[in-house]
Amino acid sequence: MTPQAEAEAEIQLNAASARYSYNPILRWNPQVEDYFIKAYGSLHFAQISKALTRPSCYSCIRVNTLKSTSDAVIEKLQEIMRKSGPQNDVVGINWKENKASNDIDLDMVEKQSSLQNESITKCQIPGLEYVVFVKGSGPHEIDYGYSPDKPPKEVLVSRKCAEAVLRGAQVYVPGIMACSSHVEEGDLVAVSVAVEQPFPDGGWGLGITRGTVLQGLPTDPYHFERNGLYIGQGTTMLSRAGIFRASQGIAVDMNNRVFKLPSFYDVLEGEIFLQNLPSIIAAHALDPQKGERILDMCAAPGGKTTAIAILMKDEGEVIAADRSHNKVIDIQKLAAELGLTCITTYKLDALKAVRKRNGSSDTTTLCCNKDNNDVVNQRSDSGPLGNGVSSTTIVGSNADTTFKENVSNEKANERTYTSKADIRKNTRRMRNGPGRNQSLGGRVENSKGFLPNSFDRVLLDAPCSALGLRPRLFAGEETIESLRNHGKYQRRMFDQAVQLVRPGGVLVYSTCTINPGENEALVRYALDTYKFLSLAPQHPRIGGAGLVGRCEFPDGYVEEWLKPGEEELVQRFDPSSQLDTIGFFIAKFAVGPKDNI
Ligand SMILES: C[S@@+](CC[C@H](N)C(=O)[O-])C[C@H]1O[C@@H](n2cnc3c(N)ncnc32)[C@H](O)[C@@H]1O
Repeated sequence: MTPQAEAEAEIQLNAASARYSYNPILRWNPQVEDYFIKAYGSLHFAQISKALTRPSCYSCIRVNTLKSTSDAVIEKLQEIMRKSGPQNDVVGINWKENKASNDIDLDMVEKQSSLQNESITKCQIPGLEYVVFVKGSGPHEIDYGYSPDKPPKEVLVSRKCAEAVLRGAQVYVPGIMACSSHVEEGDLVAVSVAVEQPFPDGGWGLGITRGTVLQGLPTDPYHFERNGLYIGQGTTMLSRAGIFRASQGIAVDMNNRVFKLPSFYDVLEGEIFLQNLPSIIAAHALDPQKGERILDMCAAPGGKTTAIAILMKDEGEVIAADRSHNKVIDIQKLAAELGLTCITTYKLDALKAVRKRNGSSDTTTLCCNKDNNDVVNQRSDSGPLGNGVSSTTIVGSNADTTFKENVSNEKANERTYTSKADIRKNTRRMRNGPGRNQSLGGRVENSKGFLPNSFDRVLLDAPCSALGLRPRLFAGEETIESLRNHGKYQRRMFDQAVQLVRPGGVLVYSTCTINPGENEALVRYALDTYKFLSLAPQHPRIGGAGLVGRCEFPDGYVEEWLKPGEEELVQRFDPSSQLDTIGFFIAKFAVGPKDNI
């Protein structure tokens, strides 16, 4: 080869190694990006953006202490690992490769570990000994077998599919968007992802038809955009024709991944639950006690509900509500799997969580299928309220919205009135089983809300923009307006939550977003609106400080965050910090006497 040919070959190889790599750049709406840069500074925000494109490099397992211990779980997982061998995917990890030189630094977690240098370690944070970490690794460099005259066979997957694959999933048929021609079952393919691109009209889009043939040439759709967006290599389980004919099933068995993370599918069911560390800490911060009455307002799928119930040793009452029927069923399944009996589930809109005081009982309706209107029973949950708080206690609140909320509750209650004939008909259905048009789903009770001051503690793990979840390959869908709308929705939910906690009780608010407008700004609203609330210290506190100050937007809107002295009372989990968690926020409020407001 001539020196010139050699130089050209080297250039090609360098270009190929940049192309066949994992080095994504997270795209944001420009105004949102400006806002976050104001909040964090450009360097810190760049670090956060980078961290969001990667999964956490360890899995966090919460042990069901009612059934097992951390030591027993560690022993069992190590046994599974020994039996499965280094290449086996029983817990979805190539264990021997954990010590790859480019492992993400887990110093913080490692230092707190009693089993230094092991893949499976017990958390040593006081009070969190029931948490076990399992280490993963990445990003790994993968040789996709590129040669200048023969590019590798390829599969292009959707962003959602790629994000799941980065968390340890396989590539399923519906996730595939395009594929090389002549792909046969058993072929080795390079897997890359199609991420939304800016459209000329200012929006974002994909503009690719499912089934497109990839040639491995610059003329392919998204050829250049996919530089640095290769997530691993796998073996096809179907031919190209099969992939686009089938409607379900695994299409590519991912056997060489950029991130190797353990998956615990079907492993130690009922004994363990895979949960992000900040979520475990949110349940812990609530500090639930045996025998208490606790409300989890937005509970599905039940991760924090079950953590709370276990901390209460399954003694007391945990009410888990969610507005989605099917998600309530998920909570029921999880509670049953973990063997928890103190959890009662309801379908309830958190915006209507406070029941108007027109009686001494919480009225609920029992519902048997997905359709909210299919009420089959109605019952009254009478009985004492937690801590002897009378149902006639006057609610003190200075928020206008509270009054409006109660009025709209009344209307909602009228709308859900069920006639005796309906009840008789539905009771018959219950006895005789579902008719042809009814699904065989679990039973979900509709709640019309709860009486003011009727809970010792309330968790509001609010629906949010989820901009802390990882891995994330695109963030352009959120605009300043949509972020503000999340904030408004959360404040309305908070207005309900605050009424339900008894004086002397506790209210924990959490989100999985990095957006200060849904975090610090909510705390500011809460403290300024409800003078009987104060920020309470949290245990354990391993997250960072909250943001102090304010943000002035170009449209004149001013968002107020924390005041000096408040920042150390909240926990802000930064995805770019050494803890390597999702982005998360926790504020804990002590509820003082409400009557002098
Ligand atoms: C962040 S997730 C909760 C996660 C849950 N706490 C856990 O740890 O498993 C937010 C939940 O709020 C629910 N949700 C959204 N709007 C709601 C509303 N108006 N009322 C009740 N639940 C709502 C969603 O269905 C979703 O399940």
